[in-house]
Amino acid sequence: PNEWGYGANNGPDTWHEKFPIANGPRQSPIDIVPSEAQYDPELRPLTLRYDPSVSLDIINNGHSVQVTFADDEDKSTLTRGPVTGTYRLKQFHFHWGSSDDKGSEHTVDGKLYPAELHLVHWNTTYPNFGEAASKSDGLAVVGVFLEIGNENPQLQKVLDALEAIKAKATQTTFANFDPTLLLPSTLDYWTYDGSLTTPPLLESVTWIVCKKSISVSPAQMEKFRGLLFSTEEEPECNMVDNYRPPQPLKDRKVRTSSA
Ligand SMILES: CCN[C@H]1CN(CCOCC)S(=O)(=O)c2sc(S(N)(=O)=O)cc21
Ligand SMILES: [Zn+2]
Repeated sequence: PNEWGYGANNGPDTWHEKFPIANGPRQSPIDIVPSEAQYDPELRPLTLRYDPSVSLDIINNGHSVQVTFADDEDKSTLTRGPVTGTYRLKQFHFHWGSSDDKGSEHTVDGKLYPAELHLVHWNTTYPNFGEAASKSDGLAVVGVFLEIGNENPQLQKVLDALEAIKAKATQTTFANFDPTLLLPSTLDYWTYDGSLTTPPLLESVTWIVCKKSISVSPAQMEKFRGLLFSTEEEPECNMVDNYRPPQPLKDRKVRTSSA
């Protein structure tokens, strides 16, 4: 069947056919315009407390590379920031381009970054991830831009695992990884109400986009591009440009944690 993807025949402009919410009121990503973001003094600092012991495995799911975490206890959590309550880390993954001039999903004043990291958390008010994913306050995703610069040694640990998961539907264990090491030095952020940026495009995400980026070297970007959208049985198709472009802001405001 016509599984969604990022190609000419199954890419973001076709997703509305099976997922009409693609044209909904709170879709992601968006273009962030810092000068129009509203400083909200009630926004608290973002508190991310991650425990490396709950990292499980690294997967090529045919859309991105994803590191999954055991989420049966409050061991890796997101609290404060724009959310109330406790959100548990479920997985992190990336979006990137075929060249260094594109690849991020959110843009800042129209600027695209070569890649974007998403750390996906779910609201423990709900019994599990699947339940949370359909609630308006069910998910919180932290977005971090990757910018071309020095080699990033923490990112390299993820990239070193990629040769074992080159093809779609392959995975390998990935223990004792601390995603804290992938975070920028300060956690100032923009926040707005949005959605998953891939099908099912559920409008259940509180987006928290970090103002500071982390570095990635050109050689490291090439490692992401060595992954495949295709399975071991199919003709090779490089996993690149797995990003949805910015969507209409409609009736939303972007708030900022710092003036
Ligand atoms: C390839 C599928 N990507 C999905 C998979 N999940 C959704 C599963 O729906 C459960 C009913 S998810 O909640 O882990 C998730 S978060 C993001 S993003 N790019 O917006 O951070 C995409 C996705
Ligand atoms: Zn994502």
